[in-house]
Amino acid sequence: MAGKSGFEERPGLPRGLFLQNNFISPEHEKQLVQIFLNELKWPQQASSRQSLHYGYTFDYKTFGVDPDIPYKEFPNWLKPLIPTTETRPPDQVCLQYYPPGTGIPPHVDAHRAYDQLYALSIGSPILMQFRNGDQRVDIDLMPRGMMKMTGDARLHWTHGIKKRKTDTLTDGTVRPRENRWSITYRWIREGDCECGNITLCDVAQQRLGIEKEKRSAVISSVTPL
Ligand SMILES: O=C(O)CCC(=O)C(=O)O
Ligand SMILES: [Fe+2]
Repeated sequence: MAGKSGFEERPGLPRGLFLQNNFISPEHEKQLVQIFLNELKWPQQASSRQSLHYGYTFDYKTFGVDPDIPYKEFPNWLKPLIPTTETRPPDQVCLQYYPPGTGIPPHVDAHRAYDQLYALSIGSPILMQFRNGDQRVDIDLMPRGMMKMTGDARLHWTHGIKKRKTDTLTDGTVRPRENRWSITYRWIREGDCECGNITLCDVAQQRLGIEKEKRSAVISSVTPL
């Protein structure tokens, strides 16, 4: 059974970033990688980032649940990986595959749609960059670790992974990337986001009358269906 609690807030910026190391064991990780490589049908080209969705499907037009796509039960391999630290299971889970050289553009997951966000890393370690204005913080996401984004880290900093084949660590080590998978867990927000961040919050932008296409919660461009 995956770890229940044990999240520790990472010191420094951004605030609100919690990490739990060893959410799963190395043996469990090996089994998952075998399933991802041999048993799942991936929709896109093997050289690009690929996504598979479970639970409710996100509708990129309404920023809500797509009423036309039925709820997809969590497969058996996913059930033991569901976090139990929230009051209910997540509404949407997305498995993504990052072949070496791929990444995800800097973005904030839409505020209107989702509340807290978790992400489990599997396979290669990778640097994720958080940004806020001209501040940049690289977080080394270790395999088998669960990350929980809350507060500032969730709402007011973007996060992204640069497209490249190596990561250069703070001590100068150049680390080649290998296959990485992540599982992101999202809970649909009850009520509106009231953070008021007009740069990053789609709710605040809508209230100001900014057209949908010009709002900056860019999940639609980073998680293609
Ligand atoms: O790959 C990850 O760890 C996070 C992916 C992500 O930011 C997203 O799917 O919104
Ligand atoms: Fe994200």
